[in-house]
Amino acid sequence: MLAILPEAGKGRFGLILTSYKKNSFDPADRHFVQCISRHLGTAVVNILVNEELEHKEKHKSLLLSFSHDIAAVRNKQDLTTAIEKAVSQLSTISRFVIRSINEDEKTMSLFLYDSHVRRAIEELGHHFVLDAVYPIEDGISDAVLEGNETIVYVLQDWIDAGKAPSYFHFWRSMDVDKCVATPLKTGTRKLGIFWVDSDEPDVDMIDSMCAQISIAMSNIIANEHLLKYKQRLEIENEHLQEQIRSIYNFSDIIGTSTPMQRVYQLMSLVAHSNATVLILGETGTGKELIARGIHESSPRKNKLMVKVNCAALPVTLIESELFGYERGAFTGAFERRIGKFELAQNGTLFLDEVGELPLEVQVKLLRVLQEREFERLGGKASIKVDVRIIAATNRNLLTEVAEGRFRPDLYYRLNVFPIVVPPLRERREDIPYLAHYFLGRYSKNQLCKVTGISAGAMSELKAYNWPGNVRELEHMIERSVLLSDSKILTQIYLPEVNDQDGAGSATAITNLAGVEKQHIIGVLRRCGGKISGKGGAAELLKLPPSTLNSKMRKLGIGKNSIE
Ligand SMILES: Nc1ncnc2c1ncn2[C@@H]1O[C@H](COP(=O)(O)OP(=O)(O)OP(=O)(O)O)[C@@H](O)[C@H]1O
Repeated sequence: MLAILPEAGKGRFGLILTSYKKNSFDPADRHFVQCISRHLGTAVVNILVNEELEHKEKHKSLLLSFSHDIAAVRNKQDLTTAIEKAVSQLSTISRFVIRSINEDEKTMSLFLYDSHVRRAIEELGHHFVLDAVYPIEDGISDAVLEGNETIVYVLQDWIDAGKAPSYFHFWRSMDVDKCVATPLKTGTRKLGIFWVDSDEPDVDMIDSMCAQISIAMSNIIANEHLLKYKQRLEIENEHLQEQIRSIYNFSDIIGTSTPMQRVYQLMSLVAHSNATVLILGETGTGKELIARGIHESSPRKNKLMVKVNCAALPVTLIESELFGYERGAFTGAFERRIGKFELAQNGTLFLDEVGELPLEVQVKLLRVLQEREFERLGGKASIKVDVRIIAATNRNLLTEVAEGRFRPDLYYRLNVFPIVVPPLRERREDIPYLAHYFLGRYSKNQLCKVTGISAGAMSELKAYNWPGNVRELEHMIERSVLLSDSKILTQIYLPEVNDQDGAGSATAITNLAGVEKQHIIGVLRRCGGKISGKGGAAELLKLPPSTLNSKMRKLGIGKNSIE
C-alpha cells in the first residue's frame, strides 16, 4: 500500500506498507494509515528543515575556520594545507588541483595540488604534469575563465567526443569520473582554475571557498614576484659593488696637484701590503678619506674598516672600546662586549687622532701591534687578531715624543709607512676642482640649483689660506650655496681674519674662531639680525638657537657687530 505524506512538500514523500498476506489492508487499515500519514508528513518536514539548518551551520563554521586559515597563508604550502584541511571535512571532494595563468596570459601551469594527486603522480609516473604548460584556449579552461560559475565535466563524455584536453586523461587515469572547475579571480583579474573531483559537488561551498582562495593566491603571486625582484636586485647590487670595487681608483679623492699625485702613488704602493700606515697632516686635509682609499684598494676590502676616534673617547673608555670587556669586568659591565680590534678582524682598524691616546693605553696598543694578541678587560684568554692598522694624526708626533706625551717605541711601530697629506694652501690648483665637487654635492637638494662659481669668487677661494683645509672649503661652499639666490656663486662668505702665514694647528685654532665669528656675523646680517625661527640665522647654520646664542656670547658678537 502507498500513502502519500501530504505535509512533506508537494507529495514528494510516500509511505509504503507491504504485507505477506493477501488482501490484508482493509478499509479500516487504510483509514488508519491515512490518519497517521499527515503526522508523519509533518515529522518528515521537520527532519528536512533541521538537516538543512545543520548543513548550513556546518558550512558556515567550515568557511569561518577556512577564512582563519587563509588569513595566515604566506605561501603555496600554507594554502595547500588550508584547502586540504577544509576539503577533509567535506565528504564530496577528495582531490584538488589549482592551475594558474602564466605571465604570457596564454598558457596555464600547475600552481598547487593535494597529497592524493602527488601520490598519484608518483605512482603513475606522470611527473610530466608537474611542468606541463597547457594552452588556455582548449575549449575547457577558456570557458571556465570566461564565466563566473562552477562547471561540472563528465570526463568520459569529452574523451569519447575526442575533445578532451590532456589533463582530462590524467584525471581519468586516477579513476575520476566527474571534475568540477571554478574560476579563481580577484575583481576582473583572472588568476587560474580550482579543479576538484566530485560526483556530487556542493557548488555553493566550492564557490565560497574559491573567493577566499583567490585572495590568498593573488597574495602568493605578488609575494613571489617581490621575492624574484628582491633576488634580482641583490644580484645586481652584488654585481655593482663588485664593479665599484674593481674601478676604485681613489675616485672619491679630488685633486690632481703634484703633491696629491705623490700621495696617490704612496697609497697605491702600500695598499696591497699589510704594512701599518701613518697618515700625517693638518686637520681637514682628508686623512680619513685616504685611510678609506687604502682599505678599499687592499685585499681586506671585503671586510670592515673600523674607525676609532681616539680623541673623542674619554680616557676611561678607550681601553674597553679598543679591547672589549668581559661580563663583570667593571661596574656596569653587565654582559661581554667585543672591542674594535675584534670587530676589525681580518679587516682594517683606523686609529684616528692617535696622538691623543693616553700613555697607559699606548702601552697596551704597542703590545697588540707587537704580539698581535690581547685580552679583553677582565678576561684571561688571549685573543689573536689579524688586523691592519692605519693611524692618523694632525699632531707632530716627534714633538709629542720629545715632550714625553707619546711613547717612542709606539711611534716607531706606527711610523712604518708614513704618508703626509699636504695642506690645501700648498695645492691651490686643487681648489677649483674641490669647489665644483662640493658645489655639485650641496646644490643637489636646493630649489635654486647653483651651477657655477664666478671668476671673482673663485679668485677669492684660491687666495684664501684655508687653515681648516678641505673641510673648511667644503663647509664654506655648503653655506654659500645655501645663501645664494642665483645660479652662479658670486659671493663666498670668507672670514675677514685671514692669516696668510698660518699653517700649524695652534694658529689654526685662532683662525677658526675668527672664521666662525665672521661667518656668524655674515649670516646674521643676511637674516636681518634674526636668530631663531623660520629664516633665522640658527636655521641657516643648522644650530639650535640656544647654541648659537651661547656661541655669539663666547665670540663677543653683539647687536653692534652686525650693523
Ligand atoms: N681630496 C678630497 N676630495 C674630496 N673631499 C675631501 C678631500 N679631502 C677632504 N675631503 C672632505 O673633507 C672633509 C674632511 O676630511 P677628513 O675627515 O678625511 O679629514 P681629516 O684630515 O681626517 O680631518 P681631521 O684631522 O680633523 O680628522 C670630509 O668631508 C672629506 O670628505
